[in-house]
Amino acid sequence: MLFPHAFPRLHVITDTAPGVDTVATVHAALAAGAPLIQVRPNERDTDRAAYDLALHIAELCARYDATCLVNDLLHVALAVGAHGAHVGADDLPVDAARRVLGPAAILGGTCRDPDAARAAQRAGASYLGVGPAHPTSTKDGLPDPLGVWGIRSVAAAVDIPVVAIGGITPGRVPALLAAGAHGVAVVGAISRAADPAAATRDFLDALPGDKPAGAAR
Ligand SMILES: Cc1ncc(COP(=O)(O)OP(=O)(O)O)c(N)n1
Ligand SMILES: Cc1nc(C(=O)O)sc1CCOP(=O)(O)O
Ligand SMILES: [Mg+2]
Repeated sequence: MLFPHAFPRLHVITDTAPGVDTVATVHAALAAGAPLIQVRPNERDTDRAAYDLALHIAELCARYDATCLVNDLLHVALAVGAHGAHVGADDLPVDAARRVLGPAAILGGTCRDPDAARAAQRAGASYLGVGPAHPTSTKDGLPDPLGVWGIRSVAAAVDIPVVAIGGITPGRVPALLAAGAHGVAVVGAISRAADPAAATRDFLDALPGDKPAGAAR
């Protein structure tokens, strides 16, 4: 599928934590103008459960003219007609993922240092997810936060967009953009906000160019 927009700066990642209404949160973020949703199924989900979630969210994204990516599960990304996928160290390598998805798909790769970033760019990544920028409790087992300096060192090493992830809040966005990040990926600051739509708008206000994609079709 062809990439429909200029590359989005706000990546809203689904949250399957207990107590979160995953689809309702995504819907609120889309209605508030989120330009991209990354479906990140729970690692314990069956393929069928991951497919059902991704299909539902891909359909919502289509209604809002938003980009839909699927984390890790390339077969699910293809099966639901997503625009692309995101892979990291425990997933298929970027070059293999590119062969699976084809040349037109959006493909993100997680990188934490400049050498890995250059390698992912050479291997066919469309963008890089770089983190954790700041401390986060959303994902276990991460290395120490890179900080703004770490984001800057990766962004300086590549030509493709760098999307900072990990502990991102609207107040942290300006320093990350100044460090060369193209955008940010967010879980908790939107999904666990009292008002996910208002939180989405706060991020969009902090990011240049990511204007609301428009009302639902
Ligand atoms: C935009 C973005 N950046 C990084 C990640 C993390 O991917 P990965 O390292 O494969 O970890 P999991 O998300 O699969 O647990 C991401 N998903 N998105
Ligand atoms: C899924 C994920 N990957 C990360 C990485 O650094 O690779 S940080 C992260 C979780 C981000 O969640 P929050 O916005 O709630 O901090
Ligand atoms: Mg992964």
